[in-house]
Amino acid sequence: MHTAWRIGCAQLISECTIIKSSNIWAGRLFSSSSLSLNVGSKRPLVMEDYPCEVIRNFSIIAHIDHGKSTLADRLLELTGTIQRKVTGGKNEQVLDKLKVERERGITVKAQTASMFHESMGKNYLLNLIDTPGHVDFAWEVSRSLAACQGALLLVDASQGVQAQSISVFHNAKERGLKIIPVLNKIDLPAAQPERIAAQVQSTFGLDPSEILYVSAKTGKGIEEVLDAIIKRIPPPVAKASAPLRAFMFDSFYDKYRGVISLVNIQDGTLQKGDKIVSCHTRKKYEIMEVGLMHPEEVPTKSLNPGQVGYIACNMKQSSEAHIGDTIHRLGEPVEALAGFQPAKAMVFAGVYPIDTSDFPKLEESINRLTLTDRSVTVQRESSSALGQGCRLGFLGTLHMDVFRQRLEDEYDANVIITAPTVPYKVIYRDREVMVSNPTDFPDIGDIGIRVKEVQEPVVKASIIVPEEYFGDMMELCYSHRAEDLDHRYLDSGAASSSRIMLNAVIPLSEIVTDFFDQLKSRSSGFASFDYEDAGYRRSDLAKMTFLLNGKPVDALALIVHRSQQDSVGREWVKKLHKVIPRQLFEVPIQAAIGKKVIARETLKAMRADVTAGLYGGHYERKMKHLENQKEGKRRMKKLGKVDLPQEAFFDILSNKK
Ligand SMILES: Nc1nc2c(ncn2[C@@H]2O[C@H](COP(=O)(O)OP(=O)(O)OP(=O)(O)O)[C@@H](O)[C@H]2O)c(=O)[nH]1
Repeated sequence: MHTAWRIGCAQLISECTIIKSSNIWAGRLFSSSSLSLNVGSKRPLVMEDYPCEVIRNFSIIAHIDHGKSTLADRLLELTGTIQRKVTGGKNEQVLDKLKVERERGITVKAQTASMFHESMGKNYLLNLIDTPGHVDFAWEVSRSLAACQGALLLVDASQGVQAQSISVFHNAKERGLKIIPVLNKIDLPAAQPERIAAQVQSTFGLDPSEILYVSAKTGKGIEEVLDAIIKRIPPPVAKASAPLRAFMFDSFYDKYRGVISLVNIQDGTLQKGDKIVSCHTRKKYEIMEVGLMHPEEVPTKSLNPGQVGYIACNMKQSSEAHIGDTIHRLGEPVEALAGFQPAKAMVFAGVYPIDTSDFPKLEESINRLTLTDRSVTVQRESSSALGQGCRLGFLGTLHMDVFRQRLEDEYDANVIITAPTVPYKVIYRDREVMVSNPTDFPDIGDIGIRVKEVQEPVVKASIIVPEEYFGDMMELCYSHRAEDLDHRYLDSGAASSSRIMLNAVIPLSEIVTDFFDQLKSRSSGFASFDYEDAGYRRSDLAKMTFLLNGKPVDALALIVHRSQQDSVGREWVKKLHKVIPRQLFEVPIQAAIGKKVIARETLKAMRADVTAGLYGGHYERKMKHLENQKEGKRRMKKLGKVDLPQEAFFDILSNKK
């Protein structure tokens, strides 16, 4: 993540004035190290001044776009942690940092920031853990919540409760967090605070008198949010005298110092020079630096019980930092804190360079990027059509798109990404194999003989939609092989435009393609959607291969449900027919399941010399055309006798329509 952001943020921070929010912080911040122990007031930051009772560890949870990052920025401003930065009349966000995050307006990586706030004569240390808002990143939300005692549940007062508001609420509730409901965007003319408050009450069973009404955009009501954090969220419970126990909930890679981990001190204290051990790997490290994220790193002398901050130790590989790991002092072993499930790749795709000789550069870029996003899995693979490449595993399709965009933005890599697949479980008579590459999927003739059965991952999907779109949503679900459908009304006894929550079990492979786009277009953008893992189900699946002139092209193989094989086969051969250039001979394009051809198109032959009979003797024009033809040849792949430009794959695979 953070490399790109860090640079941006460091610049931003070095430009902004840190103003006094308690009697400790004042003066101009030139670099994080100048802040280390003494800022403005000439009084060092003493972490012992912040015992558990003045610490609040909290998170903001919400559906995508309901305003988490904007609210986080207002909190940072109000506490004097940052100054409002306005560019071209627009507020600049501080906690959203990656270029792709800014372009798409979504948060991909969680960020942590500590703030100081004076209330009723006491100085409080408020640790905000920002969470990403998209369903693919639910994993990041879970790990952030594990370091908190409370959460602000932010709901857009014009849109109301959405699918993810519900899933993040349950996630926080299960962890026993104190939840503060906050209705945001009350400045919007379309806001319906009373109606949405009733919805919050009926959906979450929260007391309406606890709801706060704010506008993160204008700053209205933000003071009340700070008060509620202090008054309603319990302080952490941690013992200074107990042996050190630190919970690692995030990590990032710094070019100079190696891995930096974010920790929550559950017991004991941590300071420079301490020797620590990871419960998970048993590896030993020495602490080089500890400090707070303010929101840039600010070194401190120690991190004390209940506090949240960063540690830099001599950890060189980001693979050594296990999220959910517990750290203890060397020679003082402790029981590991209950960690949580590691990220699970659910969508896989092959990534290849457009120009095959660029593979080493591509691989290096991928490796560098995975240092900052460890939820991506990487394995080398090769394809006879596309050459050397990598098979990457992502948390979801948005995650895949974000990764591709980062690869292109930050590393200038032009890539071909194969059609996404999900991990299938192939149960042979004597073993079980997970298959995430269609080429490894058993042939149809083996299923029922060597292979007992094939299972596919399914998810429990929730869709929230205004009543008038209910029929369309049911249809959408059925056309994507949904089962176990049920629904309920969200607004109790509401008059016009009630909203319905629809639940169904849907194969994951059905939602990694165009489900989300269709959901949005069929509901005019009103439906919201979330899903959670629901295990595996037996399924009637087959490998579809595509043949050009009778030769299979491995990079195009797909796994399809048998009920959809004819339509999928027809659609793909049509697409291929459109993008494959004509050859000197006729080329049959076929889709097959096993040996059975299920769809076919024929690409007509073209004439040998593209210039023959043309140009009426214009010699220069003729030469130029022949040159172009030669240049084209250079980038051609020979598949059997067929010449196929790498770009054709790009066209087929990137334009799925
Ligand atoms: N009118 C109005 N707009 C707001 C308010 N709060 C946020 N917005 C706008 O809503 C959009 C989404 O806000 P973000 O803060 O990026 O939302 P988010 O929840 O962080 O979104 P993710 O990062 O994707 O999780 C932005 O265009 C904000 O300017 C508000 O109180 N009033």
